[in-house]
Amino acid sequence: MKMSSLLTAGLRGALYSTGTRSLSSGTLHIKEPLNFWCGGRVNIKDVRAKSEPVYEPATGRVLCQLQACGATEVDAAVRSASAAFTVWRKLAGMERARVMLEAARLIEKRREEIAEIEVVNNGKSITEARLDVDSARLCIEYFAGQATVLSGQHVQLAGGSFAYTRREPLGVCVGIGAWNYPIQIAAWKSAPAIACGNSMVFKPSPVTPATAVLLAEIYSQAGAPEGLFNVVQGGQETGSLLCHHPDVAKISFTGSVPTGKKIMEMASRGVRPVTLELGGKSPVIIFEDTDLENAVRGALMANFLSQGQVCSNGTRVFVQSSIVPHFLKEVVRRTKAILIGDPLLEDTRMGALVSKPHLERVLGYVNQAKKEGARVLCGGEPFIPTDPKLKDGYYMTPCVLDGCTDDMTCVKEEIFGPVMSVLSFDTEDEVLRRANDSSLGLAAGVFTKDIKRAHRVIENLQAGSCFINNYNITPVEVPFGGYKASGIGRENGQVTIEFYSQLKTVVVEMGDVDSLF
Ligand SMILES: NC(=O)c1ccc[n+]([C@@H]2O[C@H](COP(=O)([O-])OP(=O)(O)OC[C@H]3O[C@@H](n4cnc5c(N)ncnc54)[C@H](O)[C@@H]3O)[C@@H](O)[C@H]2O)c1
Ligand SMILES: C[N+](C)(C)CCCC=O
Repeated sequence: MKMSSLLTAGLRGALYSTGTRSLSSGTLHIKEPLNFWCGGRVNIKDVRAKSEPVYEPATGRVLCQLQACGATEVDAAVRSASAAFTVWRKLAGMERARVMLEAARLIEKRREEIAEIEVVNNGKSITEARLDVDSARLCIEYFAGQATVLSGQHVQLAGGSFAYTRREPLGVCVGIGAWNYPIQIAAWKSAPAIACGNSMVFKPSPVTPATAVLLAEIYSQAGAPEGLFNVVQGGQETGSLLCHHPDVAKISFTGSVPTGKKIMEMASRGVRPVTLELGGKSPVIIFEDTDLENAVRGALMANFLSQGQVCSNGTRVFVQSSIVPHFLKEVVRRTKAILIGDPLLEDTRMGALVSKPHLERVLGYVNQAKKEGARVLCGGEPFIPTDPKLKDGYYMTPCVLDGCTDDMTCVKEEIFGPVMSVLSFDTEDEVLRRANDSSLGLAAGVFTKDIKRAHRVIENLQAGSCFINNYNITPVEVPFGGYKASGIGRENGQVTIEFYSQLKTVVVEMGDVDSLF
């Protein structure tokens, strides 16, 4: 199926039947297949295939039933990607870039509808979803540029001989995504992969399957060969089939640490490289000399984007003791003012968490924090919006916890919800030691006006993605990724080319073979 049918009746039926371009919560029914290979959407024919409901977090309504791809479908998708690879790898970087830039243009054109579908399936606010679509587009534009400058080296050797290196693609790459940034993750993985001449089979989270297929259709309409970017739906079993497939050259994974470990194990059997973008429990350190207003804004950005479901969130907020009361007053005032509700409304700043079990898990962490002695300064309760159609949605009030100590569960474990733990500290050495006391190391932030201290503290923090006087800013031009158990490899930035390509060295003899035998 080609782009003319992109978002046709099934997927869009309910939303665009009125002729307007805006969806409202509670109206979308997804009927079209969400798998994509050989250049079109694919229905699973196996009636025995397992099916699971997919929900709209804002209303708790079932959006569709998702059938998991089995071995036959995974194999078909990998074969489709292998066929595309043979064509795509031969193109000049400029030719690949042209397709990618056209894909970026199509994303821009359809920004609103992609963002709306993301909101319906994920629960985040439309304002944030638009930014995610922008990030997907920018990433594809950025790596289109990188495709044009991929190059090797020339090395002069003795006697006029020389060697050169070729930067070559790996082959069929597998992308496996988490549910918190579905379209952004699909783009952050596919853009560097295809820029380098690879093809990809992508598996979104079964919780948020709706938008990856739109990206597949967009690449296809932009002129990519059939099979360049394929989508298979399913959960753990489908993911595991992909990781074990003999024709897969690389696995790029975004998700939790426990799953990341399994991915690495599976990849190791075929000696295949992995990119792992995993969880975090990142520190934000606020010194007393900071511009407090700015630090408060930073702490909110570090904790409440996407209902707190962000890998890089700075959920351990260390505040120097002299400014704790003032900081708490401001942070609580602003947290209470966050407008929670229908994620498709423009004014909403916090939508619904991704699923009911996840909401319960996050609320469980708040209860546990209370039992362990933390004080709830605001939030941490289920929230029911006044609009009756939202009454079964997965909402909660954003929470600020005070009186936290380093040994509390809320300070040690990734909660992945809108829960900020505030800890006080006295000295720089002390806060560095405590901030680094984690097996994770995805991100970290420092707020201070002292420029020397800012750089000194950053140098000593064990984290891959650091911020000074801001937080959660991830321009596609700069690498993103973690230290320690938060991951391996990077996404975005020039360095990512190295994670999606391999170097071939060619030694060229200009004289005769000088044989020892
Ligand atoms: N570092 C980053 O860039 C980043 C970004 C977003 C999310 N995350 C992390 O993701 C986690 C939340 O996402 P989640 O709950 O979807 O994670 P998850 O690990 O449960 O699932 C992630 C993906 O892996 C698949 N999967 C699960 N078991 C598998 C297996 N055995 N083999 C192959 N695939 C398998 C899932 O179906 C899903 O597509 C959080 O820990 C968060 O910090 C990290
Ligand atoms: C763009 N953010 C908000 C930094 C999210 C990066 C991806 C992590 O979940």
